[in-house]
Amino acid sequence: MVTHGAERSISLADTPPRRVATTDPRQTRMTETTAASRTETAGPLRSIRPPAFDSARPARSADELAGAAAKIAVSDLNFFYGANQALHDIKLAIPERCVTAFIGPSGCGKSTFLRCLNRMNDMIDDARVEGEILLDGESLRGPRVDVVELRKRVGMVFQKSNPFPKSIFENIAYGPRVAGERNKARLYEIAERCLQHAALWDEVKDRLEDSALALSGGQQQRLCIARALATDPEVLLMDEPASALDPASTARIEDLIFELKDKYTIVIVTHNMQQAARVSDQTAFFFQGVLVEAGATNEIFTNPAKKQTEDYITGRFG
Ligand SMILES: Nc1ncnc2c1ncn2[C@@H]1O[C@H](COP(=O)(O)OP(=O)(O)OP(=O)(O)O)[C@@H](O)[C@H]1O
Repeated sequence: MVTHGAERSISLADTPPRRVATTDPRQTRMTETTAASRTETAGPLRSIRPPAFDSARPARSADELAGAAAKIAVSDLNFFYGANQALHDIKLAIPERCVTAFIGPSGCGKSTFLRCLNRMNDMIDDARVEGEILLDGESLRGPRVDVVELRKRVGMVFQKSNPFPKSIFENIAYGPRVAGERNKARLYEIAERCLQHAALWDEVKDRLEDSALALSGGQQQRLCIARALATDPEVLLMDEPASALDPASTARIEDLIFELKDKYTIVIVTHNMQQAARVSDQTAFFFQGVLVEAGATNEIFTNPAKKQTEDYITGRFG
């Protein structure tokens, strides 16, 4: 699929601060880097309400993140909508089989960055991207990269559930069928496996031929996750997957994210900082198109390196 690897070595010595992954394609372990400048270093947080870390769903520690392979490595990424630059010099590694959350105020570029990771922005007229994004050490941006194949490897779930106006079964079978799977029994096996992974099987197993549109909002979103799993992705991008859901459905999606991370690398955009604290291992804070800080979620929420991060997570702006 990905046809040419980047040869050059990339240094992340300056940003983002704290413990982050290097994006050297020859170096697959996450390593610690330190901010060159901390003129606005934040002190210990006294006023912040403790985030709802969930002891039943422990996040990976900074050491575990440091030891994880970088599934995606981004360096020197700039993104433009026409003349407007939406992302500035982004450098970030996304550790394999971990959950990375993108947080930041509205319009800071979280979704734009997420969409760069499976080239969804290619469809936008007048958009331009510079820099490097490596998936397993190989460029996503090479001219010979098969974008359809890439999006199979890097699947996406959107804010608003968008099931096809077809049966529950057909929603799951669609992707594998496009990929050439014609055997009905095999398609049913895939549907069962994906619906089980998405924690929806028990609720729909007796009505696979019913319309997907008859499901509740929360069920539809889990169906969309099951559909994304049907093409056997390695990475799952989720753009505010629970923002339209009630608290019970949100909790189910969060449980699901926790379960899926054993098998998939997950990147989630969320406005909900408590949600980022509950589900993610690594958090990246964006502000005005700049990646201000990234690191282990426990550290970002209790002892951020940058004052801007502290101000945001303590609710002083955003
Ligand atoms: N299709 C587009 N065409 C032109 N400009 C766009 C487009 N999509 C986003 N932008 C602009 O790019 C900037 C970043 O937007 P983006 O949606 O990535 O931010 P965000 O942090 O995800 O915001 P939100 O949290 O509100 O979803 C904003 O200034 C936005 O207006």
